[in-house]
Amino acid sequence: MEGRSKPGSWPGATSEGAAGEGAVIETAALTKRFGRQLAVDRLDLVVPRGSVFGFLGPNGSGKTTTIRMLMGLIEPTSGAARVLGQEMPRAGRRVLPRVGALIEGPALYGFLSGRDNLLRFDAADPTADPRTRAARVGAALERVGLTSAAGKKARAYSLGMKQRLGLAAALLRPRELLVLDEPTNGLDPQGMREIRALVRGLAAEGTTVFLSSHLLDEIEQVCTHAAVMAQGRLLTQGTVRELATSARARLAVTTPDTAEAVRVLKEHGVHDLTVTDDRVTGELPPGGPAADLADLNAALVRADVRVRSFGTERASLEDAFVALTGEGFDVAG
Ligand SMILES: Nc1ncnc2c1ncn2[C@@H]1O[C@H](COP(=O)(O)OP(=O)(O)OP(=O)(O)O)[C@@H](O)[C@H]1O
Repeated sequence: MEGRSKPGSWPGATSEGAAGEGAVIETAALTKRFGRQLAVDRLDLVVPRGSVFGFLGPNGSGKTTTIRMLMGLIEPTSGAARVLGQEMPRAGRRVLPRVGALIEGPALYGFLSGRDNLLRFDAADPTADPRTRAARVGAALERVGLTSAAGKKARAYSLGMKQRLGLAAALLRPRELLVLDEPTNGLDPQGMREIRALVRGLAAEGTTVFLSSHLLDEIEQVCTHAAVMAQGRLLTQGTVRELATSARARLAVTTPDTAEAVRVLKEHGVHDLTVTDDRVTGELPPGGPAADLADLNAALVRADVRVRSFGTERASLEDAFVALTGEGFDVAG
């Protein structure tokens, strides 16, 4: 699960040379320094083909800098990156037409309609056949659900509509890989749902999607795989299921007698106890969980703690993150 390897070597490298056959993105000790600031620190990332890969980390953890290196927008200070099997930024001209990217919001002309924006994007692509342009743009608008708003000026679009128009621009030609930097940032819940549904649809068609986010639940909802960044460093990567189960399940007790419950649970080795309203949660001691739970419940009842509910919660990605970093996740960023 852990993506570390010898600095400068490909994480999945074999004696035959090429790393991770099924990987669409691979980096080896990828590093970016801005003056004294180490923005990305020896990153070894492997993004499997066909995955929806969540690149997770709080603001400032190096996600955008990594994406900009992957897309050949900035040069790494050291280390290497391969996208679709080719070295970046060297192979950019060959690789980038196969990659759709939405980085830091789409560049739209507000005075043009959604449709005219897409016509312009399409016209800027020298390989796009002008005879089929209108059909391509129509299909892209349909795809992101903007057909009925296609004639409206882009400046009148909501943020979610602008993001969808940006995605439509990225989807004017078939792509093997989509790279989306915080695609739901600033969107309302409805806008978020729309983007997530689109991402799922694209993944179902076989497009690999690499998306950055600082929202744990977003990653849990749409991603198959994830990597967790903090302060420029990769903490872990793997399937979302692996990451979530790597964190131990927590005990949760609902009771009006929270103080007494905390005392009893502490005595029985439950640690990291937190109380929110009438809910006490804590980390179970290592050992046979089934027997422990029955004993714990009996101990609470003996101490006259009135228990409304008692059980374990599935560990979330957030628990995994807290366990990895020893700190909470700053979702407000
Ligand atoms: N052009 C730059 N010059 C100097 N420092 C930079 C530059 N770009 C990024 N940094 C610094 O590098 C670190 C990582 O930034 P980066 O934008 O990659 O993080 P991020 O995880 O994408 O966060 P955010 O979600 O806020 O964009 C930050 O400390 C940032 O201040």
